[in-house]
Amino acid sequence: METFKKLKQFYWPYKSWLLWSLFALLFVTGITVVYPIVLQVTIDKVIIDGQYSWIPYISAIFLVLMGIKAVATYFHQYLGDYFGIKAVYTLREALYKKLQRLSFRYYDNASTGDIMSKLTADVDGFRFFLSFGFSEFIRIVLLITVSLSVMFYYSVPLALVTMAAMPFLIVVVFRFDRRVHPAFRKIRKSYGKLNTRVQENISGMNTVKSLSREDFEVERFLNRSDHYRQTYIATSNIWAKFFPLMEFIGNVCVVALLAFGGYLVTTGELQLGELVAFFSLVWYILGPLMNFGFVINLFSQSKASGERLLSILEEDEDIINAPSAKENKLKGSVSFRDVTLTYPGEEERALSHITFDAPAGTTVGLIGATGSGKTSLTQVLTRFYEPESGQVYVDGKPVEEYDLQQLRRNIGFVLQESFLFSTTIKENIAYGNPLATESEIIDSSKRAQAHEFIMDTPYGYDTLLGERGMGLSGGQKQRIAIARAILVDPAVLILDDATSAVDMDTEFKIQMALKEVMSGRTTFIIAHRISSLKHADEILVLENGEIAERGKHEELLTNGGIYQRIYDIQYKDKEKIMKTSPR
Ligand SMILES: Nc1ncnc2c1ncn2[C@@H]1O[C@H](COP(=O)(O)OP(=O)(O)OP(=O)(O)O)[C@@H](O)[C@H]1O
Repeated sequence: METFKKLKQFYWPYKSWLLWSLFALLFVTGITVVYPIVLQVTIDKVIIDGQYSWIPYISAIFLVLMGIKAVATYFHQYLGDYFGIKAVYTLREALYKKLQRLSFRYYDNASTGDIMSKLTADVDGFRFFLSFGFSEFIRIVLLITVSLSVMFYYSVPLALVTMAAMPFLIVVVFRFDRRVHPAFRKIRKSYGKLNTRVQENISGMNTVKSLSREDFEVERFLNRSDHYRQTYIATSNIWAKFFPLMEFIGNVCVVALLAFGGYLVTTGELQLGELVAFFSLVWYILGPLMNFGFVINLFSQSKASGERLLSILEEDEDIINAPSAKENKLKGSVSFRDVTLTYPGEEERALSHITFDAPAGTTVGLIGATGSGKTSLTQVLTRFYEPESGQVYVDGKPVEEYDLQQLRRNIGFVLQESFLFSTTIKENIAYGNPLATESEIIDSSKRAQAHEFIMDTPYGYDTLLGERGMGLSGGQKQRIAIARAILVDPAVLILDDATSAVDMDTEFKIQMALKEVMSGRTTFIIAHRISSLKHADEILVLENGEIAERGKHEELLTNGGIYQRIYDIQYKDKEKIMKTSPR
């Protein structure tokens, strides 16, 4: 119940639809119980007592009731569905918004397939209970209560005999629920994992094909698929035993009814029509009781789904936004004071006591071995991760005091591989600045050296890109990303290995484009090649998360440290250098 209570804010505002649906249900159930009563009257009064003149009246009443029942069923069903779909619409929106707010710490451990199945299958599972399961539960309770009342009215002893089977049925239902709930949770989990497998396989299709691992991938998929199959079969096994058992108990009850009821008719304590009515009524109790298992099943499924949805909604937002007065444009001076970062769940520090100043408009070069902390340094600046100690300032103000969106809008990224969406080139360029005009988009593309090749594509700026920019070369994607950064016009620019994935000719074009975008901005160049950052105002050489050396290119070339060694490897006799050990 806790799960439903926590999710109440999403469905309770629409309760009036549910209440109207339940109101219609009252008519449906009431009229259903009239059937056996009509049967009893027809047998006892019309047939046995010979009151044939009643037939037209009984038929007319019956027809009217059926008409009302049809209309009531329509409203019950339609309004119930309306209630469910309205509720999960808000729920889906809240989940999606939360996913946009969650920090990288969450995504580091989450798998896309699992999130996808939460947003689709689990949301739908929850909706089904809201739309159908809950009112089915009410229908069952109503039907049992009304049927029992009619039974007690006809014959108290016979009603008591009928009820004798109920405790057994209830025990079976509850024992069943205890087993089936964990089983359904397993199914959902297994389904999420299956989704993850497919999603990762499709995203990594390049790697799979180039390493000829198709068979291995099929094998891995089959393992997951088999796990899903087995979990499903195990659950079906629990499920399949339920109905026969319930029906058996029900039939024992019917035999008792036949024996005792028949006896009461022969002694004259019960009329024949009443006994016949009892036979219908008893199935109005047994049928819903059996269905009770199905409703419990729905409830279990939706509870399991609800728990999974809550796991997103209740996820800690560790990066707290401080909505502040939005200053216009930032100038872009950056200062780090004694910044130390350890990623969640890691033991080693990614950054250790980093201190430096980058006045507005200057360029900082970051170089060092892989894993030395270059990217991490920029992650702290954008607040993708929070440092455990120390402070980062932009324009003299701690980064936590900025509105996150404002801070990040002022920091532009060009990554080694920038993500392109499967929309038009134009929309991709304007992604960070959707209000940009056509001429601004063209201007930024020209400055990014991208205009020419864009015009060569079939529909120019309106050409649709494939998923992740399929159909463009690495260098072309990169220049679109640069055009995107120019259009955002950030005060701080981060170029993370922006030219490492392209050939020399393209690198030259990209360097020209970058020069254009760097002017007047504080720029961080992360690079492995010295040629990319030798003009920086200050170069920070990182080693194991610490600044091992700092200075200008010329200064670092003569101090005999790491930078000089990298330079020598890249520009002098590589083999000779590699033979000597580093100092
Ligand atoms: N999201 C993360 N979660 C946990 N550890 C991380 C995460 N990102 C980076 N690390 C670890 O932090 C350290 C620094 O990584 P970082 O990406 O900053 O290095 P880098 O110098 O940019 O490397 P490269 O040149 O390969 O891009 C590495 O040991 C890395 O494994």
